[in-house]
Amino acid sequence: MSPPRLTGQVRIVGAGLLGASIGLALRATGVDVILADASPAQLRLAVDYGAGRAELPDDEPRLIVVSVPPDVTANVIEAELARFPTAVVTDVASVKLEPYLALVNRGVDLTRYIGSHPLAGRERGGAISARADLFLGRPWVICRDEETPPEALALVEDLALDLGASPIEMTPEEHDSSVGLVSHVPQLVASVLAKQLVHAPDSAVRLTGQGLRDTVRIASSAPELWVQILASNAAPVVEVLDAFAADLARVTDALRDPDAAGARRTVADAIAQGNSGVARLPGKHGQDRRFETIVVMVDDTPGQLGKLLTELGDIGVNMEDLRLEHSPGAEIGLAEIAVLPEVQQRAIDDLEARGWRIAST
Ligand SMILES: NC(=O)C1=CN([C@@H]2O[C@H](COP(=O)(O)OP(=O)(O)OC[C@H]3O[C@@H](n4cnc5c(N)ncnc54)[C@H](O)[C@@H]3O)[C@@H](O)[C@H]2O)C=CC1
Ligand SMILES: O=C(O)C(=O)Cc1ccc(O)cc1
Repeated sequence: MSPPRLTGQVRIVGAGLLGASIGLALRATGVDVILADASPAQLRLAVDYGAGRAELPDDEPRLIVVSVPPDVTANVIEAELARFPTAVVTDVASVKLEPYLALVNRGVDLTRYIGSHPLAGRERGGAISARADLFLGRPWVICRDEETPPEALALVEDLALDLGASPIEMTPEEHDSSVGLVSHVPQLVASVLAKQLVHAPDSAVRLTGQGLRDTVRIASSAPELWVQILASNAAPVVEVLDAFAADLARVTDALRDPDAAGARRTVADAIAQGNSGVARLPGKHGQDRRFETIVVMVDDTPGQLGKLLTELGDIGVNMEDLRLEHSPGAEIGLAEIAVLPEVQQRAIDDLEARGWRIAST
């Protein structure tokens, strides 16, 4: 690993999921992390988790990371710029234009402010869900403007790089229309699809396979945060939703009379165009580029999964992630194991030599 770029003090305001995750990752590189939160209980929890320490009167942070909900982001940025007149201030809010314009309209000097947004998160907020590895391999958008001093920009880039993320420069407008498509509309689509399950009979829900699970994972997200994100980025979200609704209406109409001329072509085109869209996602199968996967068949008998994990340890393979696919009543489960690309082939060879059946890679 390359040596950390950021040194000294970093102050994080908002010690929830994002703030505590950034704190945990920076603490691991030796940074003196100062945490602040409007909720004393959240602050205590984040400190207990090792994400940083509470503030002291003579703290002099070089960099301040505002990680509070979108609706209070502009207020907190303004207050931090005023309270620490030499620090660079960034924020991680999921929308970039609205807080920026609010600050511009108030006449705040934004020379030391650079908006940013790591494209990394989890369904549940709070310090309790924080993870130091949340940002590994993820894009981290940075919205500088012409007035941004290079050394201020460098501090925010160093933050992203030290956390294992990839900094990407964009304007706030470019950012908001991009995340409307890749983050905000997917959240709504997942939520609305999952809503169809609410009154579905148990007998139907019991048949759920991996497809539905993959499609609705983010439907567990918190309404409090998402209502703010969606309302703050309404125009770009509506543009994507209109296109989505029109496509959905076309397929729905075709299926009202599947034997009508052209109907099957319409359905086939929708599926084929989806193939083309998903092929554009970065990484294999649109998944994380950092890891390769090995799918191992696991007999549905007690202790088999434990045995597999122990044997992975015995052959010296570190498991980066684990996903289980198992349908009720099936005699076989599938353990999808993520490993570093350089150990994938050896892991397959050694597991096969020990009698494990590899379903796919
Ligand atoms: N949850 C996610 O997956 C992602 C969230 N974000 C952005 O990160 C920001 C924080 O989100 P989360 O960490 O998920 O939320 P969270 O709810 O886990 O944490 C927010 C924290 O801010 C504190 N807070 C609220 N108002 C405050 C104020 N005025 N001063 C000080 N502290 C205050 C809360 O007590 C809470 O501890 C949001 O702007 C969100 O859009 C960005 C990427 C992913
Ligand atoms: O869980 C996922 O895949 C996400 O996309 C999480 C997420 C939520 C909000 C953001 O602003 C950024 C990322």
